[in-house]
Amino acid sequence: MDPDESPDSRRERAASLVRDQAGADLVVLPELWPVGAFAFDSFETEAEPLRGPTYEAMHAAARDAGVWLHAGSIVERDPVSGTLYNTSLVFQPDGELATTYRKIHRFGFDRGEAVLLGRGTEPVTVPHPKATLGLATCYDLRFPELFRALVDAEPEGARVFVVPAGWPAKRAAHWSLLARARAVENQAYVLACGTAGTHAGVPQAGRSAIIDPWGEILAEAPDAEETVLDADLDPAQVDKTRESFPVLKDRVRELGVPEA
Ligand SMILES: O=C(O)CCC(=O)C(=O)O
Repeated sequence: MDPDESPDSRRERAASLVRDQAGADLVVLPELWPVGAFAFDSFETEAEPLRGPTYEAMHAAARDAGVWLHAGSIVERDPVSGTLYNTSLVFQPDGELATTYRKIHRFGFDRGEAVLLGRGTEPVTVPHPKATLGLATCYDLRFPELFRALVDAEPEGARVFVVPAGWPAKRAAHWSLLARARAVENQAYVLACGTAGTHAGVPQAGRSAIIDPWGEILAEAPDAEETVLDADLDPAQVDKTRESFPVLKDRVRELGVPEA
């Protein structure tokens, strides 16, 4: 993120990067890239309706590239209540909006997102034809119960977690560790898509990573440079991992209840 770049120019650049990925099954962008995850002072002025300028740019880019696109997130203004949300947009290859996800865990304790944004309530999965996706955003990565809910979702649980983020460099080690932990404990792929550069004076971790259900890193970006990462995922690997090492079956859902 170049702090001097306008949201319109970012949208144009991101759309062009997406168009370059024609042929991919899924393209993922990071959290709040049009405004900057830590640009709290701009949230109010840069808030968009769901079908605002980022939607328009990403809908066209997904359609032109013919890809499923997780377009990262925007500051969305709810048209009825006026409440702002950190909302992810996922597009189908024909450019139609497949789904949205409002970030459930807002970051900042009693500042930033926590006071400026409303809280999402619904875990969201996406029926991508190759594997069901489970959506989470940045700080959500610290809450394993959300990922379990996504694994348990009906009609099919998540097999690939998509986690756009604007994670600060200060806690880069947590980002890498937690992304791998979510992959290992849920035996699912994790696509951890972070930002490099600086958001409103906050240096970003970079280190986007594609992690397999065994916790192996298939591809990882460096700390500080904008990078396009790609990897081949094998959805059958999720079943193979879950069958050969069936820890998910050993979950005890009702703690404190004796064995029947
Ligand atoms: O949990 C963290 O350390 C970073 C989270 C964050 O920056 C966010 O959710 O925007």
